[in-house]
Amino acid sequence: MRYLTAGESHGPQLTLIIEGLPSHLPFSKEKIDFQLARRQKGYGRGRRMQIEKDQVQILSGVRFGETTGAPVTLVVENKDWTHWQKVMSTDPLPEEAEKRRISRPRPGHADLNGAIKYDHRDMRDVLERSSARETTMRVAAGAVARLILEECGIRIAGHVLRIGDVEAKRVELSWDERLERAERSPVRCLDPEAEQQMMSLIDQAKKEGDSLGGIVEVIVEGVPVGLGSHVHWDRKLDARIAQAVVSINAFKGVEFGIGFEAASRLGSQVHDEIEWSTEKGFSRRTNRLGGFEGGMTTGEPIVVRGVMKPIPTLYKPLLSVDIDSKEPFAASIERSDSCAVPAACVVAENVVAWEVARALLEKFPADTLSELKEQLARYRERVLNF
Ligand SMILES: Cc1cc2nc3c(=O)[nH]c(=O)nc-3n(C[C@H](O)[C@H](O)[C@H](O)COP(=O)(O)O)c2cc1C
Ligand SMILES: C=C(O[C@@H]1CC(C(=O)O)=C[C@@H](OP(=O)(O)O)[C@H]1O)C(=O)O
Repeated sequence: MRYLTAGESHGPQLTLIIEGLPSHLPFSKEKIDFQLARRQKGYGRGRRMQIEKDQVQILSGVRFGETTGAPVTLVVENKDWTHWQKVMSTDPLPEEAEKRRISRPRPGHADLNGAIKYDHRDMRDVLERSSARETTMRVAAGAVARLILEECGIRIAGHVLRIGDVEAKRVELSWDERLERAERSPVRCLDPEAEQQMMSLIDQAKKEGDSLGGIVEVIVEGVPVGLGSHVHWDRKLDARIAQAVVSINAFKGVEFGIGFEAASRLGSQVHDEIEWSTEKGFSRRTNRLGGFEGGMTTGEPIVVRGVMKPIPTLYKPLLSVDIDSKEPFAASIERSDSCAVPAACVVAENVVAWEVARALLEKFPADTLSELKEQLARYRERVLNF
């Protein structure tokens, strides 16, 4: 399974082509739109999210509510495009574009590196594609992957652990309570006390023209043992998930289970002891390693966290240099979010969903959904009797 996305932030639309989906997968536009709507929410986002109402149009690969096995094309309209048609024109250099040229790169964004690399004097040619608007289509791809996972009894949840210096307390909740509470929280946080503090912190940062980052956690339950492989570096599923998470705009790091804390603990306090019972087969007494050993799933839940740096665009801009005059200037200000950690949490859930579904289809190659489910059921049986 693979996909490509295309589209500029203020262009007419975003496009996604997915190839390699099994046929006869019940295809729900509602479920994809639901994930897109989740990504648009979150305390701390800017005005753009009030303009957009992300919904997919299905252009290929689906007929009468099911995949056919052909590539699936999905598009999402950028409603804001109507305000940007001249600036984003595909015609040769209209006057309007010159007036709106961006020549003062924002520290922390892709502006300067992209402009130098692709030789652009207008940094809009970089920011249009480096914008996290593109994560809309990665969420759409993940939402399609979730349709497969759901059929295979695999479920995913995410929540925000930290915004700035406010850390959520760990709370013991059932799966459904966790989903419900994260969904209800404006910052996708499970701890109500931290939630209030996070929101005040965002208000304060916004008032001061500053921005905030944070930490999100994604949990995947119901994965069979043995997705991914130890035999070659690019087949290790934890490594692929790490790439998927760090590829989300502004994500700077990733950890599994107890993560970086493993460095300061003794081995006896890190590795997960092995148990066996007739009902469960092999399992672990703990899940400190977050569901991975040797690049393969252990069958315990995958627990992965990602860290997001604060948003680079500041209404109180940092110092930059104008690329024309080479004089020092305040960086340019584009309309911006002040905190996008809750939205990024939804992106993280969905990029992880994609990688798990891809690994599932590598282990159980299938042209049809029933071929996939039959192989998985046989494998689960074999694992139980191992
Ligand atoms: C959901 C989401 C929304 C974002 N919104 C903004 C924004 O409004 N303004 C901004 O400057 N950066 C925003 N970012 C971060 C930039 O896209 C990101 O920092 C930039 O592409 C440079 O990439 P890097 O930070 O990974 O190096 C957002 C990121 C995500 C995931
Ligand atoms: C459009 C989205 O996020 C955008 C991501 C983004 C950036 O620089 O990454 C900058 C802002 O763009 P704009 O200036 O158009 O408001 C965000 O709104 C989105 O998430 O759908």
